[in-house]
Amino acid sequence: MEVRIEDYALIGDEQTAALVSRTGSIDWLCLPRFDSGACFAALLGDKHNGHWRLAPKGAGLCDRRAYRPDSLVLDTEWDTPEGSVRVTDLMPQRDRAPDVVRIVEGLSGAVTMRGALRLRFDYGSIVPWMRRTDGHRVAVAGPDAVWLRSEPPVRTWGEDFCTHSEFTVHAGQKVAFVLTWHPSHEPRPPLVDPHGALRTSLADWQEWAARCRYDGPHRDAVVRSLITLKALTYRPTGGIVAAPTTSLPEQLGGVRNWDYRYSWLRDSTLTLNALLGAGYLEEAEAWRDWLLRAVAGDPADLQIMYGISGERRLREVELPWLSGYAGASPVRTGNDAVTQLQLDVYGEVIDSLSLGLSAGLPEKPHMWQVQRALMDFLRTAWKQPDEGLWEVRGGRRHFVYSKVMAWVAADRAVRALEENPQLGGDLEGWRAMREEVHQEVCARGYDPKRNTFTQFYGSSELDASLLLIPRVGFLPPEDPRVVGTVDAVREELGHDGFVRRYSTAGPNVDGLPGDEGTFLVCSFWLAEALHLTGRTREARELFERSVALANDVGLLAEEYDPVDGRQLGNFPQAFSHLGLVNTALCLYGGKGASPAFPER
Ligand SMILES: OC[C@H]1O[C@H](O[C@H]2O[C@H](CO)[C@@H](O)[C@H](O)[C@H]2O)[C@H](O)[C@@H](O)[C@@H]1O
Repeated sequence: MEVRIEDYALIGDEQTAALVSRTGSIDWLCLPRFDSGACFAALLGDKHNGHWRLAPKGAGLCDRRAYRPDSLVLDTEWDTPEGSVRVTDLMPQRDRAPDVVRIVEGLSGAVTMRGALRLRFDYGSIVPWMRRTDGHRVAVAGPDAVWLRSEPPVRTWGEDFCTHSEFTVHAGQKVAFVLTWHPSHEPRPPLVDPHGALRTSLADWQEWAARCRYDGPHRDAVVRSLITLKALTYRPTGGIVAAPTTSLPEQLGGVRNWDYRYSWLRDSTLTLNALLGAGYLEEAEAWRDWLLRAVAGDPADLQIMYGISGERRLREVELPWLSGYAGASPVRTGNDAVTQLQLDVYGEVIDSLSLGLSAGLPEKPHMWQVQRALMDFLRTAWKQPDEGLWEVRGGRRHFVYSKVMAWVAADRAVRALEENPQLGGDLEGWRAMREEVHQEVCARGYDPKRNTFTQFYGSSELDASLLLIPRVGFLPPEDPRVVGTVDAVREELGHDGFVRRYSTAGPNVDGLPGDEGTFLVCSFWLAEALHLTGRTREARELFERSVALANDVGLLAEEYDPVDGRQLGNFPQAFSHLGLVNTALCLYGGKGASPAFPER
């Protein structure tokens, strides 16, 4: 049975995450961190690459599923001729070791359940040794050990390199499973009480969600997005992954399959803006501290992305034993975009540091030093062509959005220095740079015949990132060039109202074969741009249509294919969810919520 990307739901413990399908199967789980090898990789291959299914005997897709309100605790339910049953999935906050808790609960009648656990370490490639100790099943291979136990104990047997179980639950009866990972050279960590873990997890998530300051329309979707962004945060360091998956394809059967289990400065700064806008200062501060540690050193060495603890080497490799999601290969880990020059990142980082301060984050000793160093580098670097925010692999260009963001960097640095001259810096030099960038973009990045900014200097193509020009304050929304650009992007990159990030039909700017879907964050950007340019009714319509693309549990992948009506790309993706939050804040505000971007 083909499982669509939107058939998955997310559970996690803010150090790693798992995807659970509507068939009751966990098909993706990396242990112990987001970027570790997966022990369940059926998502990118088949069941022999590892999965853990718990479902009524002979059942297919569930009849319903939902998160418990304002939490990351998932309930999946089936109605069978014998009765109804629920499986509750969660990953409790980690004490020493990561656990997956699955509680089976009889709702009516007496339902026969089947369990199948295939552990395959190192991305579905290693079949571990299984043994039985103290009534628990233990799997060991190389550095990894995994324990499975149940309360009450259920009979399990091994067959076909799989741990099977079969048991019956009556109405009101519960059977809880706990799967625990630890380094194989260490003793087993203390046992987790599954029912206590459920209570604590629910209370923690609900307490966190209650702190959301947004109370406008679509609050549920906004809170679900914020919970998802929080779940993508690696709690020990504050690093934020762009998504918990690798290689979910941007085109079914295509090669645009990338590893997103790293912390991009762009995605993370925009996530920080969303968290700040909704009132989550603590998380924003944790990420800012991560940033200051990660970028320490020579600004010329600034990377556009890092590992979740600030690691710098993320070499891209292919995993040929995995056939890919629905056959989309290669499956990759690591990401060669790490070595790219993407000039927009400097503007995003400097902007988010200044936004953090105005939102009330305490100042840190090295913050201004970092910004000065970044500005010193950008003073000359902004003139170079780069790979741009879409991380093209077809060679460097003078991307207009990159230059606009270089202007943002200079603008925020100038403003900071004007307000606090004691900080020290080259005020006149930065002012001159800001002016020079502005003039150059308006002269070389704007096509007066078509009244639109363009993808790169001299290009006749467009780019959805141009929709951000009014948002970042490069030009006021009422400027005819801005209105012309918004209209042109809507016209040329629109598909059924949703927006592609750029055209793949013209010159091969991204250097990749094939096509892709509409890019969800770009549809949110268009909604914002329509609102800023005075078309609020259309903006709200588009926002509502975009929110409606979320799956039954409120999750969004990176892209949407309007032809097949399917989600595409890594899932769930921070970019899409932060787009939803920032656009809701922009369109509806909400009592107490601060704007995602301050007034310029
Ligand atoms: O499409 C080609 C590129 O796709 C990925 O980049 C995209 O995801 C990033 C993380 O969310 C985002 O920051 C970027 O703007 C997107 O284009 C991939 O990571 C790249 O390696 C690939 O070249």
